[in-house]
Amino acid sequence: MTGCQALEIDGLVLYANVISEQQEVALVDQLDARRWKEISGRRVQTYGGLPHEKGMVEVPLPDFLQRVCSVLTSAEIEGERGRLNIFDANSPPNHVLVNEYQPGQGIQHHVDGPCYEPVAAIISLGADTQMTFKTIDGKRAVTRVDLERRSCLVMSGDAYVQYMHGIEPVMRDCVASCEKCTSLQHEGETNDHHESCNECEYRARARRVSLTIRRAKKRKGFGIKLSNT
Ligand SMILES: O=C(O)CCC(=O)C(=O)O
Ligand SMILES: [Fe+2]
Repeated sequence: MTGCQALEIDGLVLYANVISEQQEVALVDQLDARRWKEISGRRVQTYGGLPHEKGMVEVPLPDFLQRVCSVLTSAEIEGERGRLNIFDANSPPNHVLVNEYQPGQGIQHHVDGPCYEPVAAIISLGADTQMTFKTIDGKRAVTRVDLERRSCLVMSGDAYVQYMHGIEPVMRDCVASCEKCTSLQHEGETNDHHESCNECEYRARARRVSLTIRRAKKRKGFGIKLSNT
């Protein structure tokens, strides 16, 4: 595992290499052996249940996803190694949304919303991509983050509630802006030059699979509420 990088927005942190190359291949193989659901513009798989504002009825995660989730969850036993502290052992993740993007596909800017506890961890598999963060009104791009394969991007705090995130549906990402584009960005222009400028340096998109790991709010039991009075 290598270091983590705090990004421009409060609560936005990128961890590099949270899994090995072998784990990456094995995970994609395991997912490809399962059923993908076509939705508009990409394919998905959903594990853990149906998130709902009133809470989710939990369906246990398959073992291979549970193992990934435990890497992100603080150790229950002192001395357990190789764990990140993104989720607390007392409230571990219970939901994994798997997204598959082919080159040219993306996800519209959105907030993850109130069905989940306000922490999302996104593990990238198979290829790098770029995620952009916009102000909540969707008008201004604030930052672009390079999501390298095998990295984990964590959004909490402001990054979860104050900004929208999304992936442009493009065939290549700008990885080094030319001077002109850089100055436009500094002036607050959006990053519309993704595919258009001949001076910038680009990286071609390839098939990417991502795991969005969260804790969906749990459905409260139907038990009798005990009063303190
Ligand atoms: O695939 C990604 O990196 C983003 C997914 C996402 O934003 C989501 O599942 O809510
Ligand atoms: Fe999201």
